[in-house]
Amino acid sequence: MTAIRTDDLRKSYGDVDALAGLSLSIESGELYGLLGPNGAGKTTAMSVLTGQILADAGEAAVLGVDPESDPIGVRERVGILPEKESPPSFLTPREYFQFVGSVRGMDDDAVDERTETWAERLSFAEKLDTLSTDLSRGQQQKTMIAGAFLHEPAVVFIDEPLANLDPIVQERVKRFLTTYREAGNTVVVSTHNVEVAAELCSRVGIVNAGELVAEVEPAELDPDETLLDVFVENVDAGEEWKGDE
Ligand SMILES: Nc1ncnc2c1ncn2[C@@H]1O[C@H](COP(=O)(O)OP(=O)(O)OP(=O)(O)O)[C@@H](O)[C@H]1O
Repeated sequence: MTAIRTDDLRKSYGDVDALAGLSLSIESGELYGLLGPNGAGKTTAMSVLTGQILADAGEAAVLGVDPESDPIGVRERVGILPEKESPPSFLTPREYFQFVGSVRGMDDDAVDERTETWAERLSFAEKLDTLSTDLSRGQQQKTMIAGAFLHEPAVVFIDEPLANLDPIVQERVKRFLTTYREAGNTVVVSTHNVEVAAELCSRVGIVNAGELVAEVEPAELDPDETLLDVFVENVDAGEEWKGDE
């Protein structure tokens, strides 16, 4: 079943074409990587798909729901981990999860149980009752990750999920994501990190200048080819910098 589809999606900011005809098709159960250079349009695509901004043209659907005509319907069905956001500074992680749980219609027992599971999974049980303003950047990131998955949505959009996490927790998040996808859920990961995309994703869409320029199944690459090779071949990095030579 197709979980996410975009067809010729376009979005401009003044004379910048953030999305210049992006067409994607992502099946249920994929851990799909959106890989692209800075400014490629990855965040814009995720924002359109999660009903946070409107496209200028083109079509999109998440689990069959159009994020333009029914943004609330989409947000009810998905989890979101935005790149730059932190949990509210005036809430503890436990209170943030209660807030997320109430918005997502979860019962209190389920919220309590998953709070404990996530605190153990990401090793931050001792911080559950600390105000978010007093958490480290990594502890805030752990809180945001847990918040995105708390209601176990069938589709989750995550932007640079491993940012600020130590290597042990990174491994746990990677293992969780793989298990989550194997259970039939769909995860879209936006990243610049080619190694993470190659290791984690079942399929990677390389986005450049608002368009899909290549799609790769990392497991199917020839032994003498890397995802970085495909990325470099398909992404125009502008004029070559020769100043440090
Ligand atoms: N609100 C905005 N106003 C003006 N320009 C914007 C706005 N949001 C994005 N852009 C521009 O649209 C283009 C795509 O931005 P976007 O954030 O989607 O890229 P990205 O692939 O997520 O980049 P990065 O990897 O650097 O986070 C960029 O050129 C950016 O400057």
